[in-house]
Amino acid sequence: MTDQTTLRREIASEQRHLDRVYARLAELRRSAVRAERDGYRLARVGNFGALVERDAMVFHAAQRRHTLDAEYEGLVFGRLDRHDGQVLHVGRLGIRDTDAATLVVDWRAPAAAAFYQATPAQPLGVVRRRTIQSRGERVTRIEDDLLDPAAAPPDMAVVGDGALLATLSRATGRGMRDIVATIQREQDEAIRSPGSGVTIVSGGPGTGKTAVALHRAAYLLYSDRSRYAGGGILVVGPSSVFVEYIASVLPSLGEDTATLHSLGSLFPGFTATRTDPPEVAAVKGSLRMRRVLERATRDAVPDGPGELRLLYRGQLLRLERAELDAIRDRALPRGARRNEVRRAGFDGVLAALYAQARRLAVPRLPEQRAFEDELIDRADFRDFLRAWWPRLHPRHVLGWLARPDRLRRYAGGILSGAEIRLVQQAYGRLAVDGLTVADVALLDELDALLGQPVRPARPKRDPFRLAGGVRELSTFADRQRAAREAARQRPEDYREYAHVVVDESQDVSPMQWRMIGRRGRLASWTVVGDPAQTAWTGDPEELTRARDQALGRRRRHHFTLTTNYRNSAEIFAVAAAEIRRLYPDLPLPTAVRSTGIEPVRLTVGADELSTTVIAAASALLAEVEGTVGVVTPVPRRDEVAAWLGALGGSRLQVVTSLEAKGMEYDGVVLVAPGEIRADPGSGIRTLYVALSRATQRLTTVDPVT
Ligand SMILES: Nc1ncnc2c1ncn2[C@@H]1O[C@H](COP(=O)(O)OP(=O)(O)OP(=O)(O)O)[C@@H](O)[C@H]1O
Repeated sequence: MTDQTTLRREIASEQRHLDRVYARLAELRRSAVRAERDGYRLARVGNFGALVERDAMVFHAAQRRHTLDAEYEGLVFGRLDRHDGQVLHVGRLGIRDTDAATLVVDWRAPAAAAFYQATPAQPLGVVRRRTIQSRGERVTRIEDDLLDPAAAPPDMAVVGDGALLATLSRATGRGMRDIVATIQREQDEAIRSPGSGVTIVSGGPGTGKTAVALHRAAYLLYSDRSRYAGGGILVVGPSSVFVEYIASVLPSLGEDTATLHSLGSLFPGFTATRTDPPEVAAVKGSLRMRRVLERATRDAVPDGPGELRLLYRGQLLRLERAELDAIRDRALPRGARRNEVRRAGFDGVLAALYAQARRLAVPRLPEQRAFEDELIDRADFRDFLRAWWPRLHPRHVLGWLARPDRLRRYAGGILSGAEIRLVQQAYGRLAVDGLTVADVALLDELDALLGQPVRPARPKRDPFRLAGGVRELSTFADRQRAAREAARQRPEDYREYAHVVVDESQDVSPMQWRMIGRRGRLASWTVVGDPAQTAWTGDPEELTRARDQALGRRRRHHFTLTTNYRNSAEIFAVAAAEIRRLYPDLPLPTAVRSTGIEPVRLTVGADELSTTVIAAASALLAEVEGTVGVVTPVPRRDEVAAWLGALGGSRLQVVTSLEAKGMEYDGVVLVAPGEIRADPGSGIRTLYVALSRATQRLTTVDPVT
């Protein structure tokens, strides 16, 4: 226990430093605003040099002001006292005093690495590490770790009982929080791993894989901004619920240039949230689907014209279905993209018609070119071509799979009879239910197979048009700014990312790896996941192959995280017992925090399930400060959501066991765990995920059958 006088004295000393930092911050902000204003004034001078100078000035000043505002809260969070007496404060931003003395070191700078990496075993020259918490401009709490007692001067105070545990016991908000002040050594090593190649981070539930992946994105943007902000960083997560949950982390670190997507929203124009049962997802996600889709893209359009009949100069010209099919086949050699070789198909039809007209000795038959021009001018002929070989959108072709005869034809010899029946059932209500997450990867594959339909040209962005539609004859800087803005608003189908982060990678199917791979051909990667949490029930060898293909031959750096920061030890023990049924020898993380509160297990009659779930959720809302998640088997989600209505407002969320992936709540009510476990494919692994979502309280409610 630290004595209160020492604590007050230490807090007061940090407060003095914080006061200097915020005074300097205010000064920097004022000068940024001034620079922006002066920049605009410079423009009046009118010569080219002045304009360029103004541009640079205005742009940097505005950006600086934005950063200073974004990093205001919790600006300084750490302090290192080193052997040589040097003191370094670590924060969200690097700040220097007027005499260039360092007031704060940016957490991503090499000098700050010791804050995360020093341990008592390897103090790296650090005697005392201090974590500082503040609200607004006031220091609220400090926590010290004495890393090298032998080197500590006799008057060095050590206060608090550990920043990490203090942070972990705080309630969870609706979104994930940044962990910048308490990143642990093994996490820091993964965060700072080289920018090139593939960084693979594995570890059990709650070990901070997601937190590491996001902080790594922020680190990369800091270490090589032009590369990563220019090319862009893509972060892919499993579901839209999850993406919403993590969306605030990067902005809280002052980074808003990364693009976040769920697996269901990677294909432009569609956002799928519905999931297939695991056995269907296994078929739709299999690489064999590529061959099924390839066959589909070569087929005739359903309900398209079966033949062509054309009256030409009194003579009937005819092309039968077989001839039309043969023309299409010739125009579409293997590997060609149907939308891109339409012209070859049209030429084939024209050539066949001309040959026929000659055979039939049509009177006054002109040269072939003139004949073709004549036909092309005819509306009925153009209508035929459009109907016979339309520009196809992937959505059209995927729809063909909903026709049982077509599906059998495309999948015959590739999928088994049972698999075909599964897919057929799944697509039975495609028009009503819409796409599932697994379908989105199929759309993307079809897009690659079909080629881009020619899109209507977008009006070009006018670099002189400023926000609010004001057109100003402007300068290089305005254009620069417009260009940067354009980089931020990348086209929807942008595919040249400089870095791709894949979270919950254990659930990415082979077809989804292909989809993500297309967006990272030139990228370096961060891939995080936990195989023990996968819901994938398809071929594991195929999965490895698809993943290897997406990641290419880049060098791989492996990291394993071993501490569970999320669950109380009591809650994780229940989850661990579950996964041990399947993998008795699996190394599991250690949960660092104990609450002394055991999870509650309820078994009730089926008719009492709804009242029990409502009561359990209400109890948890009263017991925890933060969020409550009600996790259900997939088929029960809507029913349970209806029971709970608006209970808890934004503090309560109902999610399926699949949507729960990556999520975190202070309290969890798990509905019908037995039903989740009963799935023969991935039941236990999915239950393991569901049981490891809670930080404080867990109640399971099982109906007896
Ligand atoms: N160093 C840390 N300091 C404070 N909190 C941390 C730290 N590392 C992780 N956490 C917290 O632990 C929780 C779990 O982290 P995260 O969601 O990143 O784990 P995960 O490994 O992705 O879990 P899962 O595999 O179960 O999805 C989060 O609340 C995160 O903020």
